[in-house]
Amino acid sequence: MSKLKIAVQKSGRLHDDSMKILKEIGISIDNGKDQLKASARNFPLEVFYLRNGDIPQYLKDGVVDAAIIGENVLIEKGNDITIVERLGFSKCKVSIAVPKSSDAKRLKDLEGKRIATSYPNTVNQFLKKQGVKANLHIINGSVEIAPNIGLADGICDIVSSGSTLFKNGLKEIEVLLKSEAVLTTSPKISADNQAIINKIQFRLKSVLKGRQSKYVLLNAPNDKVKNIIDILPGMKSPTVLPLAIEGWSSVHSVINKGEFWEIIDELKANGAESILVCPIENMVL
Ligand SMILES: Nc1ncnc2c1ncn2[C@@H]1O[C@H](COP(=O)(O)OP(=O)(O)OP(=O)(O)O)[C@@H](O)[C@H]1O
Ligand SMILES: O=P(O)(O)OC[C@H]1O[C@H](OP(=O)(O)OP(=O)(O)O)[C@H](O)[C@@H]1O
Ligand SMILES: [Mg+2]
Repeated sequence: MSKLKIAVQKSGRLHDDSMKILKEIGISIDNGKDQLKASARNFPLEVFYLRNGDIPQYLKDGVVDAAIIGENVLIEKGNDITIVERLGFSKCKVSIAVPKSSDAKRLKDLEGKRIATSYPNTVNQFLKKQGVKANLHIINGSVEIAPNIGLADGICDIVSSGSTLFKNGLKEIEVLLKSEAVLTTSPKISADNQAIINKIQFRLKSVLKGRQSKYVLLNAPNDKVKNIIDILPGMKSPTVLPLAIEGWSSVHSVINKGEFWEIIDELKANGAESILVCPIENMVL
């Protein structure tokens, strides 16, 4: 039977959340952080622990069939690789930043200047698009220090909270792209392994949808139920069940996590009592 080879970052920002999401879709992998390879116990899957930056090449060569990888690295190194699913973690930006004292306000203002980065293809693509010529200094780490040591006039690197920029006296002037962890496949994936990826994708969708939603249960007097149903969207329509006490009902529904507090306030204002809100593990639509 065919086994899907999936690459996961060996250690770093993506590792823990990648392993967590595989676990949440019901795949048990013996902990293999110090190994290069581990097999799933209950799914036709082999995990290869690799460096994030090396994964696009392994995908291109068909050494692995799939990977969980930072989208920014894919943009930098893996143009013809398909994104199967965006996974919603390791969200960050790839941005241009300059010293706080600099007059530069956008990428165009770095014409003829030096930009330090670990993402030369990404920067070159944007320079070309905007018709700007700049000199790139490719460095592999601690990019934010480059302007302070006189190596560059600006940088292009990952920004998340912005605290690394702040600590180094830099300001963001242009966001080149937004990134998150993604599930990708090799252009050389076989039909059998594509069928395994389809199974994984189906499970991921249900976990990701569940993460975005909450299950709400509440009690309300029967004469308020109509108003409450109008507030609650539900998957098809809310469930209404009679309570043991005369004249009262229990209403159950699924709501979007983002709208959660507004909806709770509205429910209370419309007579809902004893509101319970529970997380949803999976949602199969
Ligand atoms: N500060 C951050 N906040 C959120 N996501 C980040 C942050 N830094 C990096 N990432 C995302 O996580 C990915 C992995 O980053 P990490 O720093 O762990 O490894 P790396 O230096 O790209 O990799 P490797 O050594 O594995 O080749 C990045 O490609 C990016 O998508
Ligand atoms: O905006 P912030 O929240 O400060 O995050 C941005 C920083 O995070 C990443 O570095 P990381 O901590 O992964 O270290 P690394 O350079 O060793 O990869 C990235 O290279 C930035 O330096
Ligand atoms: Mg890093």
